[in-house]
Amino acid sequence: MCKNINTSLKTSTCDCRPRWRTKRAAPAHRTSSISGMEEEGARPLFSFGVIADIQYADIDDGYNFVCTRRRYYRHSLKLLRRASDSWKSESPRPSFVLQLGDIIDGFNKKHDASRKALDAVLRELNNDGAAAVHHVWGNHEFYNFSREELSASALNSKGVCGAEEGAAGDSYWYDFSPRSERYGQALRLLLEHNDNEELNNPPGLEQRFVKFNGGFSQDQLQWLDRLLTISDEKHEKVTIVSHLPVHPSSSDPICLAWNYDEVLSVLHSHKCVVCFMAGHDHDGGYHKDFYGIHYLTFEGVIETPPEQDAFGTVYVYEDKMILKGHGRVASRILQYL
Ligand SMILES: Nc1ccn([C@@H]2O[C@H](COP(=O)(O)OP(=O)(O)OC[C@H](O)CO)[C@@H](O)[C@H]2O)c(=O)n1
Repeated sequence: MCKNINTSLKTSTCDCRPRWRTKRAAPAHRTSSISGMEEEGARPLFSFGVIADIQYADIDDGYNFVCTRRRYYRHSLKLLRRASDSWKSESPRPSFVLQLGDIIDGFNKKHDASRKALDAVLRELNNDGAAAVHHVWGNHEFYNFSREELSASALNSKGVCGAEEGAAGDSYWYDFSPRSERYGQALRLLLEHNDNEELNNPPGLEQRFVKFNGGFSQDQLQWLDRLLTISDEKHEKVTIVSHLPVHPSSSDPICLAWNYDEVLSVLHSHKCVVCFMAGHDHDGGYHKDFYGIHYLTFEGVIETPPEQDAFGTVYVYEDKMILKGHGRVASRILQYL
């Protein structure tokens, strides 16, 4: 749902100067047990897989911009294979997989390898009859492809496993190509809050106003509000997926959507929302707010060492969801109010 503005790539070399403050030290709250899954006795209604920030590139390991985290560009494909194999081994298999954005890294563009890298990742995801995949577009999608290319690609999940046409179509309606009106709006907003020459350097207090983030337009917020109103009326339970996190307690401040507060206002005005899933912050995070909404930020594959994993399977029940995490992703019981 959430899209990021396009930006040019910097070089792969890292001079290790601290360019912005790094993230919080305290780990997110973790639920220590998923015993509810066994105690429940009932079978889940359905399950789905979740994976975030694969950022595959056929290049040697590197680092994030501020050189605080190693990035395992090539290994990310192997971690995806392990996730895919795990989902395939489950019985019953997950109904679908959520890919939360940044499926390939922006460095592919520099190496003219965007299409090849995407094909390699999709081969793993679609491996031998695996579950259908819903793709979210993150900032790295826009480093690699134009909006038109994305819409025409397999990353357009319109129609995947029963998605409603309108909803799926709307979810990709954002045009952040440099020439677009929306790009201009986004850039003006960014410049109002960030006066650094390098717009990926965060301003003092409002760290999220950097170029690799983005925001939700009024159109998108109204669209979300409309859909949630319908879900309220139908007494549905809604999980929203986005590349960018929206709750400050579920993410490093530098990774938050610019207007996260406006998104939270919409979520809080509806009783149907039970969960908000995001990626982008590779360290992950979790928070349950006063309204009982669970904000899950999934740990990124790209910064997960080769011997570890970073994916999950969510089992959906009438009264809760149970996340069975693998490797860096913690298992949690997500009880509805
Ligand atoms: N080695 C690198 C890595 C990145 N950059 C540039 O830095 C900007 C932001 O990095 P990006 O890779 O887009 O960030 P992610 O979306 O992967 O992660 C966001 C949070 O940091 C997660 O914690 C961008 O302009 C890159 O090109 C670089 O120059 N050198």
